[in-house]
Amino acid sequence: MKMKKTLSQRCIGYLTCYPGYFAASLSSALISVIASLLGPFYIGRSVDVMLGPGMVNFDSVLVILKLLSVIYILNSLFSWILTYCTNEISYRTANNLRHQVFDKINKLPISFYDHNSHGDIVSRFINDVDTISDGMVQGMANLLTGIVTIFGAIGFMLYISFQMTVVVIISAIGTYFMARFITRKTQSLFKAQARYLGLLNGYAEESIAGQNVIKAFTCEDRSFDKFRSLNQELYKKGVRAQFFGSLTNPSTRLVNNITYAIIGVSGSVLTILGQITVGDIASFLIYSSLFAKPFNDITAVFTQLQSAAASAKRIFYLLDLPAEADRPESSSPVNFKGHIIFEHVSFAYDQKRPLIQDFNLEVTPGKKIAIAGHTGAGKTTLVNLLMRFYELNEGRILIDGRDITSFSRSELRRNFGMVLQDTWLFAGTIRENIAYGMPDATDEQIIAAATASDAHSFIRRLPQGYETIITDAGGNLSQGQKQLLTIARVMLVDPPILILDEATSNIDTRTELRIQKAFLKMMNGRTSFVIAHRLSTIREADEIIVMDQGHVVECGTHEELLNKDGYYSKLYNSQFSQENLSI
Ligand SMILES: Nc1ncnc2c1ncn2[C@@H]1O[C@H](COP(=O)(O)OP(=O)(O)OP(=O)(O)O)[C@@H](O)[C@H]1O
Repeated sequence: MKMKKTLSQRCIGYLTCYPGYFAASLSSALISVIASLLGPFYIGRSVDVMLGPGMVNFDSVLVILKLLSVIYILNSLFSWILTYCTNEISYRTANNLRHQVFDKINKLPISFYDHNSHGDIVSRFINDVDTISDGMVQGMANLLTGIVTIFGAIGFMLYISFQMTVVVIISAIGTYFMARFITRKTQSLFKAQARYLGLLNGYAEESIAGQNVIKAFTCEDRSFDKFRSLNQELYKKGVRAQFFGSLTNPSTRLVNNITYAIIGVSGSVLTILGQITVGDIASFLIYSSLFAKPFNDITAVFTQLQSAAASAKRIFYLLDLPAEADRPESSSPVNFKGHIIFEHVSFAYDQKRPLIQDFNLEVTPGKKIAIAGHTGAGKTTLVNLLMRFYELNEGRILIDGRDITSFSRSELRRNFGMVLQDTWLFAGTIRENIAYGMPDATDEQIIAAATASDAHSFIRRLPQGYETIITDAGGNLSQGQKQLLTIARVMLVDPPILILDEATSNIDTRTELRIQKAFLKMMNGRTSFVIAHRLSTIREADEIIVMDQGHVVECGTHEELLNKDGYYSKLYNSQFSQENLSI
């Protein structure tokens, strides 16, 4: 049975992903530490050969000086190699983690995004990854050199004086427990700090995206108050974490300084008794400081490691989420004709609140289906199910006689073209945005798609034409222009099935007519589902599905349904009778 790895095992696993750099870090750490430990020994010897006026052995001093030069050059050189290698590991680990997290984000089901704030996800793979790579790698390097220094220094100190070594070790144990007490306290505070950072990120992102709504409702003050309260919490948690974290160094230094004083006094006594030399005291003082330094560093590093551990937990949570299971792609391309059957389909986002129940529908290839209904009736949900953004609870959806779950999601989705109200354009040129679904499209194909969607004329008038850079998700284009571009994008891919969610607002009448024309042209000969907000679409549809609370309540052409004088007729009179009035 595969044992679950602990947090530290997983972190170490990332560090050892680069065996060359890892081995180089270990050996350079070892060499630089050994060099730093040899230095004080020879410093002590140099003191012993310079005992007073006229008592200086210059030959020995010269030899020792040469040795010390080599030792400290080696120390500096390998410290630099260590820093270089740990930086490499740090950046590569961050790169690797971001790669994995982004890959996972693309493989998570859409439902994940329903329950997690976007800002928090972003915070995980920007801030948390940085904290891990800095904290873990630098922390581990310090830990490593620290441990070697501690054991090496103990060896040299024991060689000089057993009694004084005992004093240093007792003081170190005291320092360790004191530091541990403080760092334990800070651990939970760092966790809370990371959590609030995520919340703040989420809120800031949400507020920036919704600036026009915030302003329209004059909610700037309320929005600011919420931001201030989250920011204040983050500040409090951060300050408390830093306060406790910052106690570690001064308190350990205090203990160390007391220890130096004891060494000074006891060393002098031992020298008078003839047990050690004056040079030994000099060496011992340096060793005790070398010995104490990693304790000071390690305690500071603990803080770094702990915040790295808190971030690692958040990252691993994301990485451990199960990816959406999928089938492998078929060997030959799948091209649908567009015959779609919903068979006893049931679905609920929340199992306690049933939504679509026993839904049945057959759509023959090339038919235009308008989906109408009050807000919340389940129109978008139907589309979500068709695209397999969510899985059915019961029943099945067949396309050309095959269950949609028998295709890989990409195979299925490649056969659909989707134009949503929420136009998604990315930072790049207009050409790149149109070619999103077919990156190797030729200029002719792109212009043909833009012409067919009636976008060509406005693109041509832009100073940079197809090379115009779209900034800020299309902030430099009108809503209608953005929609025409998304239609061109679908036109280029030329899929057999279409899903169109008509824009309800933000479009002037002329642009709307152009979009309508583009929609109609695109739907020609394709099985199309249109979430209808317009009278013209409703009239053009081969069949209108009227939904209410997840059920199809009526079905038929516009005339048939009006003649029935039922649900549709009421809906129509309240929503569609005034041309272009949106739902
Ligand atoms: N991701 C989701 N998680 C939970 N519930 C959801 C989710 N999306 C929609 N719902 C709920 O499912 C119901 C149907 O929503 P749906 O978006 O399908 O309605 P709609 O007919 O498309 O509405 P509209 O015309 O307003 O877009 C609503 O009650 C809605 O609150």
